[in-house]
Amino acid sequence: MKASFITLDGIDGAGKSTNLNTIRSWFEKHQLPVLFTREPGGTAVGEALRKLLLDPTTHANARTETLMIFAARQQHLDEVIKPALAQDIHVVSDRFTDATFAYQGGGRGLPLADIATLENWVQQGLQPDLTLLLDVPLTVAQQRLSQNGNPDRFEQLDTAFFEHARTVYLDRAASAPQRYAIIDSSLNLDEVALQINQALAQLFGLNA
Ligand SMILES: Nc1ncnc2c1ncn2[C@@H]1O[C@H](COP(=O)(O)OP(=O)(O)OP(=O)(O)O)[C@@H](O)[C@H]1O
Ligand SMILES: Cc1cn([C@H]2C[C@H](O)[C@@H](COP(=O)(O)O)O2)c(=O)[nH]c1=O
Repeated sequence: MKASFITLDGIDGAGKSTNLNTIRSWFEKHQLPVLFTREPGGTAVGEALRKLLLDPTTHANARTETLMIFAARQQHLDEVIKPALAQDIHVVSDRFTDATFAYQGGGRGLPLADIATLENWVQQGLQPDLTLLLDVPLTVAQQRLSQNGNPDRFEQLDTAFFEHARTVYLDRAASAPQRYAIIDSSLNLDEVALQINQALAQLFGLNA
C-alpha cells in the first residue's frame, strides 16, 4: 500500500489538537504505521521558526511571515515528510499549505497566486492525499478559544482575519472535493470523531 499524506487544518479553535487523538486511535486500531507532525514545525529549524512566528512580539510583515512558513515547510518536507512516505509510513501533519492560503492569503491579504508560486517551488507537485478540514463558525471557535489564556500572535488577530481565512479554506475545499473532507466541528466530539473516522476509512478502503 502506498503511504498516504494526510493533513488536518482549520481556523484556530476548530478543534485540531483535540481531534488528533481520534486520528491516532484510528491508525492504532488498523495497525497502520504513521508519523504525526505539525506545521510550522516538525524539525529543529521549523520549530525555531514556529517560535518566532507565534511570538506576539515578533514584527514580521506578511511577505516575511510567508517566506518563514515556506522555509520551515521546505525543511519539513525534505527532513521528515518525504523520507517517511518513502519508507511506507503514513504521515499526518497538523496543518500544511492550506493554512498558508487561508491565513497569509485570506487573512493577511497576500495574492493567492504568489502563494501558489511558492507552493510549486517548495512542494514540486507533492500534495496531501486527504485534507481533513475542521470547520466551525467563527463564533464557536472564538467561544472555545476564550477559555484558553495567553493567545499567540495569530490568535490575537481580529474577527475579519479569521472570517477571510475560513472563506479561503471552504473555497479551496469546494474547488477540489476529492481531496478534502469537510468536518463539521461544531458538533459534539463523538459526532466529529465519526466524520473523521469515515473520511479515513474511505481513503484507505477500511472500516470506520
Ligand atoms: N467538538 C467540540 N465540542 C466542544 N468543545 C470542543 C470541541 N472541539 C474542541 N473543543 C474545545 O475547544 C477548545 C479548542 O480546541 P483545540 O485546542 O483542539 O482547537 P485547535 O483548533 O487545535 O486550536 P489551536 O489551533 O489554537 O490549537 C478546547 O478547549 C477543546 O476542548
Ligand atoms: C502552517 C501555518 C500556520 N499558520 C498559523 C496558524 C496557527 O495560528 C499557527 C499554528 O498554531 P496551531 O494552532 O498549533 O496550528 O500558525 C499560518 O498562519 N500559516 C501557515 O501556513
